[in-house]
Amino acid sequence: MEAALDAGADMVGLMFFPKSPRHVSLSQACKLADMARGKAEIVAVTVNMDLDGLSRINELVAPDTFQFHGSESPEACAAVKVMQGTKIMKAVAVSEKADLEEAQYYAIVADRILFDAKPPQGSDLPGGNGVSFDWTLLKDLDLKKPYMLSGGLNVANVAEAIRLSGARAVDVSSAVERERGVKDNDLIRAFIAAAKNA
Ligand SMILES: O=C(O)c1ccccc1NCC(=O)[C@H](O)[C@H](O)COP(=O)(O)O
Repeated sequence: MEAALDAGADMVGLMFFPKSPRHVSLSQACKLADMARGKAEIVAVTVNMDLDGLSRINELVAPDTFQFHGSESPEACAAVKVMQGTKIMKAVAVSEKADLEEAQYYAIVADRILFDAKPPQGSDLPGGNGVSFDWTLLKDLDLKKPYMLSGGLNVANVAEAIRLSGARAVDVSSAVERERGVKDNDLIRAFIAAAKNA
């Protein structure tokens, strides 16, 4: 968290999906969120979590944004936005142009769309798989809401990904880890510098 904030991250993510190697407990999340509050947008990443779980995270961690990375419907996004008073970022999985249509529905209710690659076969994680999709699919996208690009980004490819997709914001997980689930300060700094200089 310190490395990301020092390097100028605009948003930081806290993972609440139990199967993820990046999963944090509520008490860890509270400490990390306190470090970030007022310095970066705090994003709570969840996958098909029920309302009780979301309310508990909201009460204790007070994220700015919930990132929904499962099959949450546009109606569910809208309901959580109103009930919890947070922003909503909806992840949309992409492998071909047709997948972008889904984003238009979510853009009506979500504050931001996160375009991510579809998980590889056999993965039990809907995100954080370190795989990319064809970035040119996003070129000329007309979406009425801000969006971010993610999926397999790293220090070596992020500038090209931004150039080819036209994305103005990017998200990373796997490529700033020294081993699965363990973030690396130097890789975080290098990635943020490369993205900001792109
Ligand atoms: O990262 C995870 O473990 C994860 C698990 C379940 C749902 C979402 C998850 N990550 C969400 C993210 O926003 C990642 O940063 C995004 O998928 C990019 O990951 P990567 O391709 O590893 O850079």
